[in-house]
Amino acid sequence: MSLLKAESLSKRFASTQALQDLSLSIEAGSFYGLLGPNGAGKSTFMSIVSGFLTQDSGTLTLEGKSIDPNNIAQKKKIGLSPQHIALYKELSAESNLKLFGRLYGLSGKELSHQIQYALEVAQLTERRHSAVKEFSGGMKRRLNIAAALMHKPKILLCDEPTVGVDPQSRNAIFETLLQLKAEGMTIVYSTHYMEEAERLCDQIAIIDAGNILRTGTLDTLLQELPRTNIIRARAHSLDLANQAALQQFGEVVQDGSFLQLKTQAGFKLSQFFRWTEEQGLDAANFQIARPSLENLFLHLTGRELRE
Ligand SMILES: Nc1ncnc2c1ncn2[C@@H]1O[C@H](COP(=O)(O)OP(=O)(O)OP(=O)(O)O)[C@@H](O)[C@H]1O
Repeated sequence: MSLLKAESLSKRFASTQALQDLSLSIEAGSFYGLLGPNGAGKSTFMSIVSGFLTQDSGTLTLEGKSIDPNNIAQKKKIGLSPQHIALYKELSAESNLKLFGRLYGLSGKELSHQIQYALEVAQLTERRHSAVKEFSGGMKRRLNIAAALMHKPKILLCDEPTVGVDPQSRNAIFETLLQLKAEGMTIVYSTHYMEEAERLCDQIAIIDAGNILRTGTLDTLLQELPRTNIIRARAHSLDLANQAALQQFGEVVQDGSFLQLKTQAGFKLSQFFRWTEEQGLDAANFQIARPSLENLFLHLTGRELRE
């Protein structure tokens, strides 16, 4: 069942068209990735869903009902962990969570219970009394996510939660989000890191210039790539004759200290490795690039995901 649905959503800021006829449908229980470069419109989309911005045109529904920023019961079903940390630095982790809980009308036992739950999710129970200003970037990020969970939303919007976070904290964030998904929460995750979309998301929407270019699972998206292989080798690992001979397999271009071979139709890896063996070349010198969402973005737009 579609939990959140956008149809032809558009939003303009002065001269910038942030969203242009954006349509997507997010199933309940999915981990939905919004993958796109800076400025693609990811935050604008999340701000509209959470009622901080209003679209110029288009419709947005949650559980089949039009999203209305004045509908409090509906608002409670949506949690936003914004890209910029939205916490009070001088206050402790616990006081921050209390504040967010109260904003959503929680009190008494329910509030205490949710604070405990959110601290556990953020893995910050031990540090509940420390001021946020003493926290590392990763700890702040985890608390920023936990604050969005205080009112037990059905859908969590996570806007680039790993920007400026060390690898260990990044893994802690991934584990937390995967655990929330296992508990049945629907997660919308925006990122410009294709590795994150590939690792976490069961559905991925590729977004660029305010529009969705493609949606699908990782496998279905990658099937769109032309069936060429990219083989790379350090130029100095091949003598000039062999560098020239590479061209029998496809187009060869220099990429820094590497030669990059883009194989032609009918190419067979077995034939290629037979040739390397005949020439006495070490097969370990050749890297075969696996197709990735980065390649797909380049294929669709002619641009790199991170420029
Ligand atoms: N309040 C605003 N006023 C003017 N322009 C804005 C505003 N908010 C966003 N924009 C512009 O709208 C476009 C989409 O921005 P948005 O923040 O939604 O992108 P994003 O995909 O989240 O990227 P980023 O990771 O850089 O935030 C960008 O060109 C941005 O500069």
